[in-house]
Amino acid sequence: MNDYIMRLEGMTMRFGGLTAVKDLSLNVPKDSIVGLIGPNGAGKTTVFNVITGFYKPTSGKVFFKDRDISGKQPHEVCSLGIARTFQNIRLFGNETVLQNVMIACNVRLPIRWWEPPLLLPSVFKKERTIKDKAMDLLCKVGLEDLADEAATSLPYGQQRRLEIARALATDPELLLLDEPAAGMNPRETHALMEFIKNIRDLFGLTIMLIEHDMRVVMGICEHIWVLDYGVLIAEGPPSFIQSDKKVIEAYLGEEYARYVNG
Ligand SMILES: Nc1ncnc2c1ncn2[C@@H]1O[C@H](COP(=O)(O)OP(=O)(O)OP(=O)(O)O)[C@@H](O)[C@H]1O
Repeated sequence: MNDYIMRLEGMTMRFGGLTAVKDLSLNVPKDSIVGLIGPNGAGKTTVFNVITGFYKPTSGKVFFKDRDISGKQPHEVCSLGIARTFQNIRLFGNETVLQNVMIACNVRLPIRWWEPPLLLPSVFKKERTIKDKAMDLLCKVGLEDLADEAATSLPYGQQRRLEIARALATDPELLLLDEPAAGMNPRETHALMEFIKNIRDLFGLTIMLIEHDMRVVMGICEHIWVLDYGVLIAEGPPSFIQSDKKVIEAYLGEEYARYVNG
């Protein structure tokens, strides 16, 4: 196996007459934190939707650990080890913080519908294991004191953290974060950057994120791909991306370039 955990090979995604992503190829190194950036409508979330099986690519292939997973269903992709969060937080609103994580643990520790009515000791054991795993995850992400709170009563930054904890409960090797810093204040954003680096190290993950906040992208990503109208216009480390003329014109803007270059 090579050192790339995920690869896209000439991936194109069309919606009717609109080409949302065109002939995209990229290799994501294992254990890295990488970013996908570009203007609104550039095709970034579509890339995540293709990787996670929400969309079947019009053409091209998705490889995860050298296995072709193009067109697999979202639950299969999740079982294989790819988890994601969404641009708009999607928690189970009526459930507690702990229950939100416990539900996701079911991917690895399934309890069949017919098991609980039989009151089998094995079910209680499995439930205990799931609860312990969920609590352990909450401790690792610093939400253990809020375990019994309603998920949607949490402040915004902590809801995002819970969404990540829930994704981690599926034991992913690749975690896709769609605009994790959206709506956060500068203090929360700074904490989020440390958090993302910590969970990568703690869980031995590879993390790919879509983000408009350039402090986050340039601060933690080791490699960045830039899309514009579905086309890859640049890729490289942050230092290269922020001085690339095409990227400045299409996305970052002259003001950003002046700010970065002093
Ligand atoms: N299911 C769909 N059906 C039709 N068009 C779609 C669908 N999903 C995405 N698109 C279109 O594909 C293009 C890319 O959308 P996408 O959401 O991937 O962009 P994005 O880069 O994630 O944008 P943003 O930064 O605003 O989230 C847009 O023109 C969008 O309207």
